Amino acid sequence: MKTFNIAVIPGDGVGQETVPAAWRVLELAGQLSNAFAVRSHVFDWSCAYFQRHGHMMPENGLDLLKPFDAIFLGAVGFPPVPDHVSLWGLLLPIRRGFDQYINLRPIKLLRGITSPLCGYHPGDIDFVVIRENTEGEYSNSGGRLRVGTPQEVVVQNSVFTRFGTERVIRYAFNLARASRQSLTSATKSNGINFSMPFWDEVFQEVGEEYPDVKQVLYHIDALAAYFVTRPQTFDVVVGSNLFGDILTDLGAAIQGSIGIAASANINPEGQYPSMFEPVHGSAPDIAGKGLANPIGQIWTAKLMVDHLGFPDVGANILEAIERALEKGHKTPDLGGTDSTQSVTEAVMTELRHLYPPL
Ligand SMILES: NC(=O)c1ccc[n+]([C@@H]2O[C@H](COP(=O)([O-])OP(=O)(O)OC[C@H]3O[C@@H](n4cnc5c(N)ncnc54)[C@H](O)[C@@H]3O)[C@@H](O)[C@H]2O)c1
Ligand SMILES: O=C(O)C[C@@H](O)C(=O)O
Ligand SMILES: [K+]
Ligand SMILES: [Mn+2]
Repeated sequence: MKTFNIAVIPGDGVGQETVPAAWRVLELAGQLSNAFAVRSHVFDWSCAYFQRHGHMMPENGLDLLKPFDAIFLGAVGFPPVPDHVSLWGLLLPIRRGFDQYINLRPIKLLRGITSPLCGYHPGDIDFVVIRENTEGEYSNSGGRLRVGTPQEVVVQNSVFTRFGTERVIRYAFNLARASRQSLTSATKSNGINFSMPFWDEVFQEVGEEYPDVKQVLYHIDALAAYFVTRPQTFDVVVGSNLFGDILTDLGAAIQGSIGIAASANINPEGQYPSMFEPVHGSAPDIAGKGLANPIGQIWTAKLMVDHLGFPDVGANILEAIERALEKGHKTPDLGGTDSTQSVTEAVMTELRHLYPPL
């Protein structure tokens, strides 16, 4: 039986609660299935670490993470550390340094959950957003001059490379082809007149290799509305870094709560470890109260299990989540009265039922 070495970074706020909770489910899934074991190495990199050391992680942080089979992270960012300092000190250097150019975020209406959109039932909404994860609007290019004066000048560049655009679009096409479904591209080539016409050209060029995949192009503003008015029509959606970021909080909302949304930062070539973290952040408004929904983190663990090569076990984790939800185990963000702990226990109980003793 293989033992996986996982770098665990709970990070800030509710990450401190959701990561240990989901880790219990992950360990149990490995034990019950007899498929794998996990060994954790916990790193305390966070805003609290920043306040002690002046940086979010040590200078050789990526070297320390490189040998691990995967990275399991909670959330990054907490006052009083400015959000751009915490994000660019920890999360974004890992995504970019480990070339995790695919950010895969499933949007699915689970059994036991009522969408805020009327008339949708579990299974009606089921698609995946592929977010470009290393460049675009998040390119760390720009600067500020004459800060704080009336003559202040601020430049923030978006950098789109042909290589980077092609590879994320190709990944999305392959995913759509594997399920014989459509691919929707998020664009804004009317207003954003250099990068987005380029994005569309690449989408069309790569698309010529996939005549079997239905190809749809929407401006991001219209697409945002369609997420609300006809979410059942989407299979795979591909977007730039910022568009994918915004669309996936919207996607989380239509599937019931940001607290259940999962995400995988993938380096498809396996040259570097991939990183698994929920879509949500540190939720300072509810942190430390035992109210955080652990399901986003547990579903994220399922994505990690899939990635490590055990999709059957991953499927059972999701099944256990849905059974627990159907029985009404919900934290306040889903309208329930459960705690982080009791939802986690409920998922573990359902998981045990899926693996009857020999
Ligand atoms: N990938 C990440 O680590 C990540 C993602 C988003 C935001 N952030 C950071 O997190 C901090 C807070 O950002 P924000 O408020 O914009 O976004 P957020 O996702 O932390 O919170 C948005 C809302 O969702 C709720 N929420 C989030 N997670 C929840 C959970 N597990 N259960 C129940 N409710 C949950 C919060 O209570 C809040 O009302 C900032 O520092 C931000 O930079 C980090
Ligand atoms: O990528 C970001 O901007 C951070 C966070 O909002 C996320 O979606 O992971
Ligand atoms: K997160
Ligand atoms: Mn986001």
